[in-house]
Amino acid sequence: MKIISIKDLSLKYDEFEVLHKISMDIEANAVTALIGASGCGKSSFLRCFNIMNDLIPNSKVTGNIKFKQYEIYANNIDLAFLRQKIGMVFQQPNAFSFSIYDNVAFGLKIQGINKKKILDERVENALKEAAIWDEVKDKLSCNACSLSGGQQQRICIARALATNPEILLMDEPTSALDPISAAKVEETILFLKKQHTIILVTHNIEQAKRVSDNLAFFMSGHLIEYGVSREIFTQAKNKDTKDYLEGKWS
Ligand SMILES: Nc1ncnc2c1ncn2[C@@H]1O[C@H](COP(=O)(O)OP(=O)(O)OP(=O)(O)O)[C@@H](O)[C@H]1O
Repeated sequence: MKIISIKDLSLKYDEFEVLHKISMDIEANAVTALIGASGCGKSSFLRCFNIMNDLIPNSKVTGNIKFKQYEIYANNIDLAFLRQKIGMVFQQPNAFSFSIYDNVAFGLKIQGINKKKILDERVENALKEAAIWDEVKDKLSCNACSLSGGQQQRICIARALATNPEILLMDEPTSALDPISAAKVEETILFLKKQHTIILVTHNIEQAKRVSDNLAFFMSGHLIEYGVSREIFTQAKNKDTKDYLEGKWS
């Protein structure tokens, strides 16, 4: 079942067009991996889903993205609502320098949820969902920045999950992590797709192979090939996709 539909989406930074008329649907409860060489527009594309490109001066989006019944680029979209429904995890674990508990409760408090019982419950659930509860349950008041990079990244995932988003945008979430921490985050991603839809930017072809259901290959801001990952990995239709997957260029 599709949860997002993208139609003729283009993005310009000043006069420079970074994305050219991208059209694709995103399947619910699946991991969609966005791959392609550095600078092809993957992160810019990801940022379109929660209107993060608006933070970049002189950026301009045309075309549209429909998330369920909501037109994301309609004038009356409520940004707070959108970002609660579409959460984001960044490349560098960006834990805040306060307690683990307060990191995870951050978005909930912004939403005005202040009752301790509700916060306790939501924080615990989010930490469990992000597969880090057992490691931190006895030290929730410790500073999140004292955790390892891999643990911090799962705290950031828990923080994104606490507001119960339907979509989780992940921009190279394991590229700053050691292989063991990266493997834990990958396991978490596979678990999370039962309840959430994940759009993942990755440079790691093997990671895309391990975790993604659908694969989108971008080149110079164009969507070159999109489909079921295992089909593209075994039999890409496009020669550039094939070459990229075979590591002929990166
Ligand atoms: N804030 C910005 N202002 C102007 N141009 C930008 C900005 N951010 C990115 N770009 C340009 O847009 C193009 C796409 O960048 P983007 O970061 O989306 O690519 P990417 O595929 O995610 O790259 P990487 O894999 O290296 O992260 C690049 O040419 C980049 O220089």
